[in-house]
Amino acid sequence: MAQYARGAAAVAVIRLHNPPVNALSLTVLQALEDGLKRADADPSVKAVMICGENGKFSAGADIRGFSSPKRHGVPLGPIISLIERSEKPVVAAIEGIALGGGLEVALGCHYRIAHVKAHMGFPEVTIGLLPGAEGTQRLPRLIGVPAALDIITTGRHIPATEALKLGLVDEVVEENTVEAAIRFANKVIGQPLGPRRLSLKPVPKLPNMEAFLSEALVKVKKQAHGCLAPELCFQAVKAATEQPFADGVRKERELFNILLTSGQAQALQYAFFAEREVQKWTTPNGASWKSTSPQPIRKAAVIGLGTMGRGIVTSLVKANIPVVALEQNVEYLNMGRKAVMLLLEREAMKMEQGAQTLDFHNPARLQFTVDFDVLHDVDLVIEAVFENMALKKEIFHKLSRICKPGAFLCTNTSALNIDEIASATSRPHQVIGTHFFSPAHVMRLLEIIYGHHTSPTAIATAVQLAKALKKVGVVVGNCFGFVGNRMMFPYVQQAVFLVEEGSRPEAVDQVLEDFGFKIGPFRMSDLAGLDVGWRSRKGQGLTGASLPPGTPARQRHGHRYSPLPDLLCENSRFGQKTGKGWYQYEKAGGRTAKPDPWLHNFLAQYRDTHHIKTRFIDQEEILERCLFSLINEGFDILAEGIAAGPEHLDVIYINGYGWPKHRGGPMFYASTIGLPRILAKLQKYSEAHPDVPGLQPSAFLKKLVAMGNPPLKEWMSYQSRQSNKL
Ligand SMILES: CCCCCCCCCCCCC/C=C/C(=O)SCCNC(=O)CCNC(=O)[C@H](O)C(C)(C)COP(=O)(O)OP(=O)(O)OC[C@H]1O[C@@H](n2cnc3c(N)ncnc32)[C@H](O)[C@@H]1OP(=O)(O)O
Repeated sequence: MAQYARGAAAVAVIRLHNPPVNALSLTVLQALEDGLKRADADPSVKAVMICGENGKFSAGADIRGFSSPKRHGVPLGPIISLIERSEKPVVAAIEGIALGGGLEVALGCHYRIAHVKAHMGFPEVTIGLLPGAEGTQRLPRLIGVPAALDIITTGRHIPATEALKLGLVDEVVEENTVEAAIRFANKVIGQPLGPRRLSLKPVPKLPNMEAFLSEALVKVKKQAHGCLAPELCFQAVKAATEQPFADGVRKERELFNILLTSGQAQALQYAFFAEREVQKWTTPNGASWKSTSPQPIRKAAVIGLGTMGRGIVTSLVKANIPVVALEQNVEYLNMGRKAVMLLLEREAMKMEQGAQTLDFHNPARLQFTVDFDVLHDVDLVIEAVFENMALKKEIFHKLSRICKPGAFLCTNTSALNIDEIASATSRPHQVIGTHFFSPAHVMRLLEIIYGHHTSPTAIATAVQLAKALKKVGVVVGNCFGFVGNRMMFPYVQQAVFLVEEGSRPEAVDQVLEDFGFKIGPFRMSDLAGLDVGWRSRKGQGLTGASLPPGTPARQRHGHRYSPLPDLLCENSRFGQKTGKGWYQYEKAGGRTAKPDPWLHNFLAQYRDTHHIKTRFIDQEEILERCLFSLINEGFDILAEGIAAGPEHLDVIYINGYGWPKHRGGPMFYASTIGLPRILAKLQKYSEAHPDVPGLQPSAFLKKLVAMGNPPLKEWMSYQSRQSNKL
C-alpha cells in the first residue's frame, strides 16, 4: 500500500509501503494513485512528496507479478504521467534504493532529492525486461543518450553522487532525506512546472548521434551473449531519439511486451529468485538458516598462495576482513606476495573509479608469513593448497593443534572428501569445504560443502562469509566433485566421445557457445590446463603407471573411456600454457585458439588405430548428448539429497560454469524442454552407447516423468527419503 499524510502544513506525503523493498504491487500502485488524486483535490495541499517506508524508496515493480497468469498491460505508465501532469510540485525523496519502476516513479516527479548513500538504476535488463513505464523515454531526456543507454542496457546501480553529476537528481543530502525533501517542496511551491516535466523536454542532441548509436549497438550485441533484453533496451532508447514522446512510449510498450512474453524473461526472473532461495539453506538432517546464527569473522587466514589462494586473499581484503597469508617457504611467499599486491593494486584502481578506496598496505589488514603459529588467533582459515589429500590432511592436523578452539577450518577443494580431511582434526564439526572458482576474486560462486560432522554454525558462518565477499554461497553435500564438477564430468566426457566418433573440438565448442555458454568444453579445458585432469586421473588409477597391464585402451571398469586427453598430455599439449592442447595458440600462454591440423591428423590416426568409423555428427546430437548427460547427473544429485533443490544446481551453473543466465540454469532448461523429451533422448543415446553410464537415465528423472512431468517447484516432493545418502 501507500500511506497518505501531511508532512507540513502545505505538503502532502505519500509513503510507499510494501516490505521488505516497497515493490510496486497493484495494491501499492492503486494507493499511490489514490494519494495523488486526494492531494490534487485538496486545495490546502500545495505540494506533494513521495518517499518509501523503512529507508527504501522502491525496488520497482513486484517481479513475481510478471509471471502471474493475471498480468495485464503495464499499469505504472499512466500513474507516472498522472504524477508528471500534477499542477502541484511533486518531489521524490530517494533513500536506500530507487530501482526499475521505482526510479520511473521518481522520474515522473518534478524534483528528486537523494540521500548520499542511495542507489538508483534500471536493472530490468537483468531480468529480461526493459524500463517499461516510460523510463526509456524520460531518462535520455534528462541525462542524455550516452548515459541513459549505459544505465538502461547494463542495469548497473549508480550511487547518488554519480546521479547528481549526471543530473539524475537535483540534490544529494546527508541528513534526513524526507525532511529535506519536504523543505525543498515548500521552497518550490508556485514555481513553473513546465520545464520540470521530462516528457515535454527534447532529447539532448549529439553532433554524431547516428554514428554513436551504431557503435553502441555493436557493443550492446557483443555483451549480450544471445540475451534479447539489452538489444531491445537499446531499440527503446533509440526510439526516444527519433520519435516524439508519445510515439516513443508506444514503441517502448511494444518492445516490453515482446520481452515479457519471451522465455528469456521467465528464465532470468527464475534465476533472480533462485539466487535468493539458495540463501535459505537447509540440510537433510534438519539444520537450517532459520535456526542457526553465524559466528563473526574478524580475522582470517589463507594457506597457499597459488592461483586460488591469491584470489581468495584479494577477496578477503576487498571485504575488509584482516588476513594472514601463509606459504610453505620464503621463496613461495615472496612470489605470492608480489602476485597478491598486483591483484590488489588493480582492484584498488577499479574501486577508485567508483570513488571507493582499498587499504591493503597496512600490516594489520594483510600480513604475509611462513609461520603457522601466527594463525593462533584467527577466526577462520581457508586452506588453498594443491588437490592432494595427504598434504591437506597434514595441514588440517597442524591447524587443529594451532588454531584457537572456535576457529573454523575451511578447505578449498573442487572434489576431495571433506570427511576424510576433517578426520585429520580434533574438531570435525568446524571443518567445511569452500570451493572457490578461478579467478577467486572475480567469480561469484562459492560452493559450500558440509561433511558428516560439520556443525550448522560452520555452515551459517561460511554462508555469511560468502555474502561478505559479495559471492553467492550454495550449500551442498559431500560427494566426489560436489555438485558443479560432478555434473561437469559427464558433459566433458560426452564432448570427448563426440570427438572420438567423428566431430572436432571446434565444432563441439561452437554448438555449446551458440547455445550461450561463454566458452565451450575444449576451449575451457585448454584454459584450465589439461594436466589438471591428467593428474587427477592418474591419482584415480585411470591412466599412468598405476594402470594394470592389459587394461583395454578405451575401457575402464567395464565402461567406455577415452584416452584422448591423456594422449594429448603425453605429447606435452597441456593447453594455453604450452601453446597447444585441443587447439593451437600463437605462443605458450597465448589466448587465441585456432583449429590445429596436427590434432585433426592425430584424431584420424587415432580412429584408424581403434577401428572407429568416423561419422558426421549433427548439432542436435552434440547439444543433446552434452547437456542432457549433465542434466541427468543433476537428477541423481537431487535424488541423493546432495543439493536441496534444482534451484541450487542452477545457481551453481549460472555463477560458476558460464551457463547462459537467460536459459535459467540446466534444471530450469530441462523443465522448459519437458522431462519426457529428455528421458526419451537419453534412452535413445544410451541404447546406442550402452557402455556409457552417464547416458543411462536417472531413476529420479524416470520417476518424475512417470508422475506426469510436474513443474520444477514440485520436483523435490517426489524425492524419496530412502535415497538420501546423508
Ligand atoms: C498482477 C500482476 C501485475 C503486477 C505488476 C504490477 C506493476 C506493474 C508495473 C510495470 C512496470 C514495468 C516496468 C518496471 C519494471 C520493474 O520495475 S522490474 C523490477 C526492477 N527491479 C529490480 O530488478 C530490483 C530487484 N531487486 C534487487 O536487486 C535487490 O533485491 C535489492 C532491491 C537491491 C535488495 O537487495 P538485498 O538487500 O540484497 O535483498 P534481497 O535479498 O535481494 O531482497 C529482499 C527480498 O525482496 C525481494 N525482492 C527484491 N526486489 C523485488 C521486486 N522488485 N519484486 C519482488 N520481490 C523483490 C527478494 O526476492 C527478497 O525476498 P525474500 O527472498 O523472500 O526475502
